[in-house]
Amino acid sequence: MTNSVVDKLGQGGFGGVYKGEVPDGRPVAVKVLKNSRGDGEEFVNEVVSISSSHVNIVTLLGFCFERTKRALIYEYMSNGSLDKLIYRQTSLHGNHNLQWEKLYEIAVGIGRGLEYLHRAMQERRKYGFNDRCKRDCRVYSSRSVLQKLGGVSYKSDVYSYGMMVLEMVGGKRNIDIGESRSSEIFLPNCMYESEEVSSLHGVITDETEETIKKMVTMGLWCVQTNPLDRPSMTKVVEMLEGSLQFLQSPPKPFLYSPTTSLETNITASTSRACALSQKESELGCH
Ligand SMILES: Nc1ncnc2c1ncn2[C@@H]1O[C@H](COP(=O)(O)OP(=O)(O)OP(=O)(O)O)[C@@H](O)[C@H]1O
Repeated sequence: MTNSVVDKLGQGGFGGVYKGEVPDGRPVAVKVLKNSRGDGEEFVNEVVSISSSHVNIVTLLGFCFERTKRALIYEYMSNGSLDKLIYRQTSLHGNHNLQWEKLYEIAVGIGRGLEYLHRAMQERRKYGFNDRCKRDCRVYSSRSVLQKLGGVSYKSDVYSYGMMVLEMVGGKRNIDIGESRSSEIFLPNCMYESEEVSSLHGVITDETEETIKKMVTMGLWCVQTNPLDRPSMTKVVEMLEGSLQFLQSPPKPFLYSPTTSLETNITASTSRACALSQKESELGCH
């Protein structure tokens, strides 16, 4: 698979991720999948569905499939995980102009990557699979993949993406899994105490304020209770890249309005988003 596997880089929902090296010396990240059961059909489906080429998507270099041992080999991302960057600020004030611009750039990049993946999956579904795949990868017709393509997982992705952007704006996790690993909600209201938020005025430019408002408005659309109210990733990217004046306020339960003050909106909307998130996780919606 690789010459060697050295350090553990992290732990994801599907297994541990280790740093390794391929024969030409390139570092790689090896995701060793746990619970590798079944005949491998689903695994190969997943591999094919994630082997996309896009500037905002980490490149899958290969995979290992040997009975119950399964692993995915990705290009190594030396800057590490986004959470190290976005959760470190202790205050909104800490986000000066440059950081906000960078956060926005990152949000747009991830949005474009996800949009690309969703579009690629939809096109595969619409136009079927190319000849080579029809010949070599019959596993494509698996029902589980088609169910995934049905839309439910798209809207879950949109929810997760929106929550992530709200967390990027807030600089803290909306769900605190650090201590108890429970679904306890971390209410970030304290971050938006009026004193702290008012201190943003004069510190950020109007343009930056508009950027933040776009991220919050878009994020709140994404975490709507009803998945049908959530936008597609194509719409999400449009919302982020378009002008704030064309953004509509999310429907109830959010009373957010892009035209009212930033601090009022952030305070109100993040606590509602958190409450909603808790409700959704209790109901097992995501
Ligand atoms: N390509 C990579 N390069 C460097 N580090 C990586 C890479 N992929 C993952 N990691 C590290 O391993 C950790 C776990 O990644 P992983 O993708 O398994 O978890 P995840 O993002 O929670 O996704 P999931 O639960 O859906 O598998 C990441 O947080 C990151 O620190």
